[in-house]
Amino acid sequence: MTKFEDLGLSQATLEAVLKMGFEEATPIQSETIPMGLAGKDLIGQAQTGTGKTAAFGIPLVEKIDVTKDAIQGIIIAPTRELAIQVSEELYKIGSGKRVRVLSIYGGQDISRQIRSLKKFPHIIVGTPGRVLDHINRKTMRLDTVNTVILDEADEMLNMGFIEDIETILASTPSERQTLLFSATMPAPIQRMAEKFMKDPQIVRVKMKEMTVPAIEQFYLEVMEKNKFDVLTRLLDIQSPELAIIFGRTKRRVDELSEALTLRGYTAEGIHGDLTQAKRMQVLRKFKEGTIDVLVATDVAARGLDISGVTHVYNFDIPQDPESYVHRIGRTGRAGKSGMALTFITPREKSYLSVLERTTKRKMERMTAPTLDEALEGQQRAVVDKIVQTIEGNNLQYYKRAANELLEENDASTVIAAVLKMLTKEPDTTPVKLTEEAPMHSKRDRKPQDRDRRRRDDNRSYNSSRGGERSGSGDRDRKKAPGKPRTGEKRTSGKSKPRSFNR
Ligand SMILES: Nc1ncnc2c1ncn2[C@@H]1O[C@H](COP(=O)(O)OP(=O)(O)OP(=O)(O)O)[C@@H](O)[C@H]1O
Ligand SMILES: [Mg+2]
Repeated sequence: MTKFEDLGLSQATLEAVLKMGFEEATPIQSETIPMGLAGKDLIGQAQTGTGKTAAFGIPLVEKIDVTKDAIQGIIIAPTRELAIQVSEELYKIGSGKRVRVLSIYGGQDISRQIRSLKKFPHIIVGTPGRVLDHINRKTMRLDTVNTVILDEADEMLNMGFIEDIETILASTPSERQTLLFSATMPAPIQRMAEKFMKDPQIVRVKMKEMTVPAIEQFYLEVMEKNKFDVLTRLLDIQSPELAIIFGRTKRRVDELSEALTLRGYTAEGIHGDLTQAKRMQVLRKFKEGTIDVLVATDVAARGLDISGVTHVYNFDIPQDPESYVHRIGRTGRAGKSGMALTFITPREKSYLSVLERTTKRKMERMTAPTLDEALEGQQRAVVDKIVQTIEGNNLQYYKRAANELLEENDASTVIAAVLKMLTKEPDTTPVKLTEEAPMHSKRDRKPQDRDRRRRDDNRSYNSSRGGERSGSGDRDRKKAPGKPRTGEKRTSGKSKPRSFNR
């Protein structure tokens, strides 16, 4: 293990990094930081949640000359939320040196961005569309840039983004340093990437599997029409602290989050058709734990670092293995454990081996829980809560009523009644969920189809693997009958130690 002290950092940056709570460098950091500092071009591939942001962020910050009022580094990321997150991390790393970091992304007032650009940021973190916009408007010049970083590089060099990236790169000096990072790097994309780079070093942290071992991976065979009931039972049994549920399309995400809310879960959806303000609000609520289920398209698949995500559910199978790796990588980060579960309909079964071949990891089969098991899971969560309340030892106001109840009933009857009242019993509130067609393998899809679906970037960045076929026309559709039942809010089991019941 390498200590940050041994990486030759400036005192200011070293202190900033230690202040972030980082003690030892992760493997990708200890390998790439020295190369980055030496000015080498490099492609860094390491598993999700292993600290790639600081792996490129630290050398970038170190290279900034804060006495110069000029943009010296630019980081491009595929989604707005990721651009914001990366800029926040860069700000922290650069706080010792007082590096100025600015994020620019679609959906944010452009004139405000123009004003901020006039304050001489040193580092820009942006989404491709908006960066290009500023280049075209001549409100941002990149001719003083000496470092370009593509986070989620394989995604950035994919069809939906490649033209924008080429244009952005062309507006930076050719003697720049170029750094590419991702957890996935398919060979054809890597070959293409090398064209933009000078003698790139390829750093792949030695790993047998593409996914981190800390993520337990399961699949569950389920008919399309049974997915929702199985999902709610799983949520009841597993009581995730925070869960992300990935759906294929925007309509799917809207319907799923509405259906979950109707059944008493605190869930909200995020996808590219929402306003930026709404996207940020939903994400904030999820981070705070105001909602504990985030339903998302692939817009949330890459890079997002939200601590406390214990479960990822692929309600719809991801459209390619890379997306699988990134989606499940929202859990099991920075040494924590996590669990990922993928629903597979009978006609999608052959896809399983494609996933397993890519990740070099077997997924374990899980069977759908029965209603009884779900009820038992809910009851267990209530029991845990009662035990915690007992431990809290703050019950004096309730003792008198308790004793009165016990005078007329035996203790187990009283407790059973309390359990029944607190336990969420099977809910059959009707919900509306339009069936999705099974996923076709990549080979079946027409290339022009993929291209069209991907080419929408942050202007309204939809799911990367596109899909989001339903489009925005669905937003006005009628709500399913019934009202959210606030009284039935699910017991979350939040403060109990993390355990992964299957
Ligand atoms: N050396 C370190 N010690 C402790 N924590 C770290 C260290 N480096 C990074 N982290 C933390 O680990 C988490 C994951 O880091 P990061 O988001 O950079 O991962 P990543 O490799 O970019 O993942 P992804 O592939 O999903 O984008 C963050 O919360 C980050 O602050
Ligand atoms: Mg990352």
